[in-house]
Amino acid sequence: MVLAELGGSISRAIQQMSNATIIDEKALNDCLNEITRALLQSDVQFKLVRDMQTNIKKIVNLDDLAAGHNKRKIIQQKGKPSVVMFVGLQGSGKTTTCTKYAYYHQKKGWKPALVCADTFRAGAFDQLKQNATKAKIPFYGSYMESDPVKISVEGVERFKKENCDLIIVDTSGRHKQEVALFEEMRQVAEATKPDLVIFVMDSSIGQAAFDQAQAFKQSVAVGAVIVTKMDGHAKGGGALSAVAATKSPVIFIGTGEHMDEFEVFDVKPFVSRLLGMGDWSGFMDKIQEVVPMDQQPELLQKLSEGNFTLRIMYEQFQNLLKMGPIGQVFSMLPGFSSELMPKGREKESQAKIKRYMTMMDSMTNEELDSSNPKLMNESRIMRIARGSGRSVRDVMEMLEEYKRLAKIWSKMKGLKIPKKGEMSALSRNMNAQHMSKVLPPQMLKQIGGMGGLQNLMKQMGSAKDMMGMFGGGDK
Ligand SMILES: Nc1nc2c(ncn2[C@@H]2O[C@H](COP(=O)(O)OP(=O)(O)OP(=O)(O)O)[C@@H](O)[C@H]2O)c(=O)[nH]1
Repeated sequence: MVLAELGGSISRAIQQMSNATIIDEKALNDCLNEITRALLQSDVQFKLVRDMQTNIKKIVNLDDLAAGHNKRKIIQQKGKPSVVMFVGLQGSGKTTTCTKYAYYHQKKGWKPALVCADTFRAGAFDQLKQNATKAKIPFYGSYMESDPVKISVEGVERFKKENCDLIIVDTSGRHKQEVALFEEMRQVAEATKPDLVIFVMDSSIGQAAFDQAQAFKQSVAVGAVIVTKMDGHAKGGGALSAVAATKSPVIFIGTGEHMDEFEVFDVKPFVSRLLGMGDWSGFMDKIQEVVPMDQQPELLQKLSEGNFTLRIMYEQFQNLLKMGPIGQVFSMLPGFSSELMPKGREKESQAKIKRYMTMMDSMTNEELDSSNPKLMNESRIMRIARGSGRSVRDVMEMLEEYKRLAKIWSKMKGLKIPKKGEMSALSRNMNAQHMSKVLPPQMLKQIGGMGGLQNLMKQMGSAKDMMGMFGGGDK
């Protein structure tokens, strides 16, 4: 089969599936079988074809996708220009995010363009223009025209003609109550027929996220979420609500005002942040490497009882110092990384740990094995300082560090001890279990309780796979 024929066969197979009303296992299999046949006829190695089939099935896990998710989108072929419409509340960071999204894809080889259909906020066009110019991305908008539908249609048409393959439409910001603006958004969607609608939300909106996201979803077919301002203090728990309300994955997060402060969403650090911990799942996998085999069950047992004693801290310091380039290992242990050991200052941190250990050497067994902070009274602190030749301030600092770590590690309480090979499943369950404790009850209820949360986590975990053409995928 010559190349052109092969291309035709593949396109036909995809087209056939795209025409199917429901994309289910059968539709996907039919399509894959068709492609397989064409590839084999073109003398493509059997193993290669088989691997491709397996990989595609792995990526397109139909069962794992949320009910309302548009499966077609993931399977869609690349090549035709895609229109992506951004919606979100005023000030959510929508305009900034549009440019970041365009810039990100431009670097991946796409040819993006920006259309400013925000005629509501004075200055919106100027802002977009400025950002777009900086990133050398073509833009379209008007100071005179007040009809956002007209502008968006003109913009999309123009960029289609100019062969742009990712046309991004920025719409006016709005509040839930503003019926007129919602109507406007619906009209813009109707006129531009976007392939994807992205809901942009500020990470700090918290519990209000569910209602807001739902209101947007009810007006337009939101297919993905981007959470902004993750560089701030907010933990971003509202993202869970937005995912639940829109049944769409979070695809990116905004981490600053600059163009490149934009990251593909990754569930692990997100969950860790939500819980105020280090990378738990990484930690669960790494604990086997960091902690000597014979100490592992005991350590996990103690942590599951919620007793993070000074002795545990001492033993972990000991393990870590034995490990060689400790920076890497350190970053895996919750709470041990950035604060105790800033990047690039490993030597100083190592010295600090040794100092802490010297002070702990002057402690009694009772002190080391207690998890009662009140035990450390003034006379004990003075004795430890004298015994180790350090100042009272040093001892206090070490105890503060212990308290900080104890607080973080106390979240391990109730942890089920993993059997061999259960690490990642455990970390997933543990995440859901612990998350259910830190989330406000109202939010948990909206998400669908513990079961809903577990599903969400699974869904969020596979968000990377689901991004396809509109996410982080290379072109
Ligand atoms: N720190 C931080 N600031 C951000 C981020 N994303 C956007 N911003 C800032 O948030 C503010 C609002 O962003 P805009 O992009 O103007 O918001 P908008 O949603 O388009 O506003 P409207 O057009 O009024 O709807 C700006 O000052 C941005 O620089 C982010 O990820 N981190």
